[in-house]
Amino acid sequence: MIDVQDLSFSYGNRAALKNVALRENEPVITGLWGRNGSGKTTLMKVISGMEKPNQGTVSVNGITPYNNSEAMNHVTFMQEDHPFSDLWDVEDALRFGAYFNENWDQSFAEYLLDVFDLPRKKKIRQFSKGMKSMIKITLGLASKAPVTVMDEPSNGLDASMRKQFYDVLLDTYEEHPRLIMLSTHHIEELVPLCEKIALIDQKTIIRYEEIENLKRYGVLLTGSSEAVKSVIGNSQVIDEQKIGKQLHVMMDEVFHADLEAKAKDAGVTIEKAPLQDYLVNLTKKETKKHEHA
Ligand SMILES: Nc1ncnc2c1ncn2[C@@H]1O[C@H](COP(=O)(O)OP(=O)(O)OP(=O)(O)O)[C@@H](O)[C@H]1O
Repeated sequence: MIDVQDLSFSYGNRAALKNVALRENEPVITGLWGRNGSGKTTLMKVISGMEKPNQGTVSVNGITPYNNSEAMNHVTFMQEDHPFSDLWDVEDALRFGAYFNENWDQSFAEYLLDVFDLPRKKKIRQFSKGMKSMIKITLGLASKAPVTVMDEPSNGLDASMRKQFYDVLLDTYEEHPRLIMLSTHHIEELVPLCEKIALIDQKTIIRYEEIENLKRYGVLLTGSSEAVKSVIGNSQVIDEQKIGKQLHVMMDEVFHADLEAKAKDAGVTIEKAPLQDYLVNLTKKETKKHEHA
């Protein structure tokens, strides 16, 4: 479905993506997660053919998407600041969706308008931020494109509308499995929706795997410096704080019984780190990641 290899992209002489590799051949809802400015939007633009890679290849259903009108039938991209015409109302946007997507599902689009309670005759430029997200979700999901890419789709949605979005997303995916990639800043949003996460950091994808697997990682240790270091061994430390004589670290390791026993023997407190803290530490700016010999 998507195959990105050795992709680099620059805005002028400023690199935004470097040596990105990402491959997915199965229908899945996948989350793209990374810090502000890490390259999420840029990667989505390149995958959907809006930008041309400086290096490497992008293939969507076997098609190179850049400057390729055929790609529209394979990939739909709903941008964060989607360029709706000032003149358009909701019905115009739906006509546009129907025109450009061969899998367009008009009755599903109408259903989503009702779910989101969107006024059909109001100009989209007069919509609130949340309403703009709802029309983008409607267009993205009703396109039924084999690859649907959504940049921060829940931006501006209140808690109840977010729940509506999650429900319709999961329902349509179950009925019509396809590759849906969405970016978000909220881990708590990724966990119930996405089977996989692509983590982007320092302009490249550093991990692409099942959320259930990522959840096994991240181990917190607290104790005397010496004892904690004895437990760490050769593992990678992704966060470290000294509080008085106590050392508090997060290791990039799977939490498992052997490690628990080792910590107990050394008099070190051991806990599983929450996924959010683990991901934040993996993608920290001034990195404290280093090896303990
Ligand atoms: N049109 C542009 N011209 C020049 N530089 C850009 C442009 N768009 C993005 N960039 C730069 O490219 C890098 C990646 O930006 P991008 O928008 O892809 O990140 P992001 O992960 O989507 O960020 P955020 O989470 O804040 O939305 C940033 O350094 C940004 O300043």
